[in-house]
Amino acid sequence: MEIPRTLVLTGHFPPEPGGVQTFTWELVRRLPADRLLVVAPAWAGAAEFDAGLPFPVVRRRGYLLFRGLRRLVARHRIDAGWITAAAPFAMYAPFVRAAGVGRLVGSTHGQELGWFRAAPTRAALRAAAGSFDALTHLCASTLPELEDALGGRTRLVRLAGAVDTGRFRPGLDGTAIRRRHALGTGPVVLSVARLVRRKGHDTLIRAWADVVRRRPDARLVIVGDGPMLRRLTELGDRTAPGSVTVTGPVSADDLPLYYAAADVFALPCRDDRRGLQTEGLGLSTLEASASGLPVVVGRSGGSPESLVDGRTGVLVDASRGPDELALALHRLLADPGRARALGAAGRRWTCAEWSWDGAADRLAALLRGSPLGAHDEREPHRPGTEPAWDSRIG
Ligand SMILES: Nc1nc2c(ncn2[C@@H]2O[C@H](COP(=O)(O)OP(=O)(O)O[C@H]3O[C@H](CO)[C@@H](O)[C@H](O)[C@@H]3O)[C@@H](O)[C@H]2O)c(=O)[nH]1
Repeated sequence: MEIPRTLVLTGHFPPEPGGVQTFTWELVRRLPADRLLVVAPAWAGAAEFDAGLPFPVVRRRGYLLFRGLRRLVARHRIDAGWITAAAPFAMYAPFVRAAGVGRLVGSTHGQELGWFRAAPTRAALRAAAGSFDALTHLCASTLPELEDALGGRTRLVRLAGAVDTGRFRPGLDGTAIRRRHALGTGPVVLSVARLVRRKGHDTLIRAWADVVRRRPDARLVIVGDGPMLRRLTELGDRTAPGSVTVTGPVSADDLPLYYAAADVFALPCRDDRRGLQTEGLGLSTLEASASGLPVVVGRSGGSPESLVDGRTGVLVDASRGPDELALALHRLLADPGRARALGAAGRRWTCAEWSWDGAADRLAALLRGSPLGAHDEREPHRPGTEPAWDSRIG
């Protein structure tokens, strides 16, 4: 895979967990290491993490705009740039250009929709968009709004995340996780996400009070870190005492085992702050499907494209309260055969449709300025809609 010498400017990079971090990491590690320079924020444990990487990472404290950019670009003979999250880092695009970077690609993750829905940030993003050769987007369903907001200022190309189906797979042993959190032998519902409001964990815990009334042996496990950690822990203790575990952050090694310990995955995301916060796609939903779990997902932004409603899981509207979610969870727990069938279809679907290698090839082509081939930007790939897909999912 050929790429020009590329500067990756990112505000989201491991070991910090999160969706843009996963997206950036899974793509960067597939690009030719000798052509890369990554500029990322400082983070606890970053020095140990970076020491094992085959490409250099420059860590910066706070925001990434810095005086040495021009020098760095010259010293590493950088030809191309990738700004991994347009909100807010698109603002750097004119400076990156001015530092001598010839070709520039930026990626959007759903948050940009919120930026476009408010006048000041909309103007700022529109102004910066012209500095990119291409901006990437995640989903077919959110493309029209993005196109409209950008008004043709740059080319829009689909580049969605994917899932590592070797790391997340059925058949792993979740016993140690069940023991660690004293989950017993009943069904476990799992949620994995940064703990921010739009992920809908509060609605999940409220729904859980209803679920556990009918299934007292069921347990809810919420994995992740974020500003809602304490509130959710308290809400769980108050609403459904003894049946909700909020773990806080877990290690990358343990994460697949949490999926293995579970029977159902739930991410009842919803638009928040009057549409200023919206879901881009949902990588943890893909991880759950790859692990063979049925998924229950809330409708927000591109989230409907992270499952096949009725085939790999159930799409709910979590913005109207917990009832629809509680019913979907209850039905899955009451019918393990159906739950297993949805999970198995999810596994086949993610293996057939969601490949990081394919995404990395697309990114490499964008950085080179080569044609993209099969799926061009005006006809975005719509997972699950190809005629061939039905036979692959079985
Ligand atoms: N190891 C570990 N990983 C975690 C933890 N909590 C979350 N993660 C990981 O963090 C990622 C969460 O990604 P998303 O579910 O996609 O949500 P996001 O952080 O809001 O990401 C944003 O960008 C994504 C990439 O484009 C979008 O898919 C997503 O919708 C959203 O816009 C997943 O890979 C999940 O496994 C944790 O405690 N530990």
